[in-house]
Amino acid sequence: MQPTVHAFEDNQALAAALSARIANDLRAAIAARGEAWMAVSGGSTPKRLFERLSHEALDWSRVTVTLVDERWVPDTDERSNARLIESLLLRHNAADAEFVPLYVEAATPEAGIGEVRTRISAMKLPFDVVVLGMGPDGHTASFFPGGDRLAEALDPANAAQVLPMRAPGAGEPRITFTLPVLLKARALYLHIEGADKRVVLQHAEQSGSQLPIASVLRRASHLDVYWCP
Ligand SMILES: O=C(O)[C@H](O)[C@@H](O)[C@H](O)[C@H](O)COP(=O)(O)O
Repeated sequence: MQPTVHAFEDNQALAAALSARIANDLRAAIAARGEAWMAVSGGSTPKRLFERLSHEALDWSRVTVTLVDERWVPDTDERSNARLIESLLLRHNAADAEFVPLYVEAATPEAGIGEVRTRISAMKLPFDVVVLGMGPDGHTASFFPGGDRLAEALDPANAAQVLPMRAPGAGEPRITFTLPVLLKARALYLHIEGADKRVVLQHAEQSGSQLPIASVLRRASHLDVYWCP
């Protein structure tokens, strides 16, 4: 599948366009089904997008937000993606949205995953919107090169919705939605910034690429890439 690439001159223009697009998706989901479900990525790239999105005018009380993946740290930790969402996205108009964290108080993701699965079973999937990010190593969500459960997480036949993941490049242990769940999203976006990430994506587009993001490119039925230098 050839993704549709939307290129912008800077991250302000990108955030404005992607925020407006996501807001439209959420409004359409609410109009069609009375509610909207969205999974977003953490990391450093989406900060401006979250700020922008938090001001979008829509009925946020009908929106549930969760994460594509989470670092296994409490939300008091600076590395917590939940902390990022709470401080930048769930504000202004979006303060009315519900948030479903992927971290629970347990020593490891393996110990906490039962409780996370219970939370997820209450979600009405497929997601209306999924926003992926990508690291310079070609990981997306917590599908890291060398991840201990990478094959399972990418396996189209795997029915698990979330999995723990450990990898040398991941920092702390992670929990991640699996690729089959993310690929079912009604709207699937990849948000990347910087010339280096554009080059990584171009490598992933070559046949035979082993980069985890290449699995998204090969198997997604639709993907919109939002990029700026
Ligand atoms: O928790 C995370 O780390 C993310 O969900 C991850 O998949 C992220 O999207 C990429 O690592 C890009 O991160 P940056 O935006 O910081 O480059």
